[in-house]
Amino acid sequence: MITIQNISKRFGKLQVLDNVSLTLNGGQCVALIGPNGSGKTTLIKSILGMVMPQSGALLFKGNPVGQQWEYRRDIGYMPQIGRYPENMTIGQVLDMMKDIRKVPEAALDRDLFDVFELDKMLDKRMGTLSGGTRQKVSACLAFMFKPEVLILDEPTAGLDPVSTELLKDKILAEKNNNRLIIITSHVLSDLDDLATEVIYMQEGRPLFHKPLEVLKEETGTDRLAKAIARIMAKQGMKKGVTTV
Ligand SMILES: Nc1ncnc2c1ncn2[C@@H]1O[C@H](COP(=O)(O)OP(=O)(O)OP(=O)(O)O)[C@@H](O)[C@H]1O
Repeated sequence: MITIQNISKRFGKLQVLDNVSLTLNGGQCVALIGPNGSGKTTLIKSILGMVMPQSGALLFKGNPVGQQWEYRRDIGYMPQIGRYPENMTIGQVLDMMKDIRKVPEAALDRDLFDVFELDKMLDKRMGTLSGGTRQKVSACLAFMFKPEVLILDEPTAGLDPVSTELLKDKILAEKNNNRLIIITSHVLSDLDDLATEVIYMQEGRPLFHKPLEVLKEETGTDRLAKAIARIMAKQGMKKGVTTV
């Protein structure tokens, strides 16, 4: 569904994405992981057209996107930190988005709106919301228009454990609906139940892109965190670095 071909991005002298090529398909839940500053958010923003790479191409359903932005209607994005007009209420933000997208009420996905009980908070102003409630609004908006692709940047950050499980259930349901889901998270245990594929970014490149099952088999463990720790330890040994 999404093909990234040789994308490179520099900010000044800093090479943030270095000739990245990836293919991502419907029905996959892709865990995009890696250390701070390895280029995960920049990669996501390149897919969304929010960052313009210096070179490379992005194909959506086989078509190069070029300067055409229509494809973005098919992507739901949950940013790391959702920014909204602080004086607007939750209800006004949701209505504004519905107006812009012009999707009839009956065609909307209300699952997260219902399970997060946002109807009880419609009059609350965005500027007064807790971090977790802001995340719930962002999650609700990302799924509301039934996009074919969902890009979720640290979706569980700030969510309480019950809300985290509710969101994970929704992510799994949409994966089973043949959507493509891309998730970044530093909470690797959250990804264990969700991911079908793992992309590990390091210094602007995918160090590997593999099905989670293959990764677990190769490393002889059933937890993503342990698998990553084993790979990093091996890498450290190759470079002569001591790991603790
Ligand atoms: N607009 C920008 N201008 C200059 N540098 C930037 C910009 N956006 C990102 N960077 C730099 O690019 C590098 C990669 O950042 P990015 O946010 O993609 O990393 P990340 O892997 O998502 O990190 P994290 O895990 O901390 O969210 C960082 O060194 C960051 O400071």
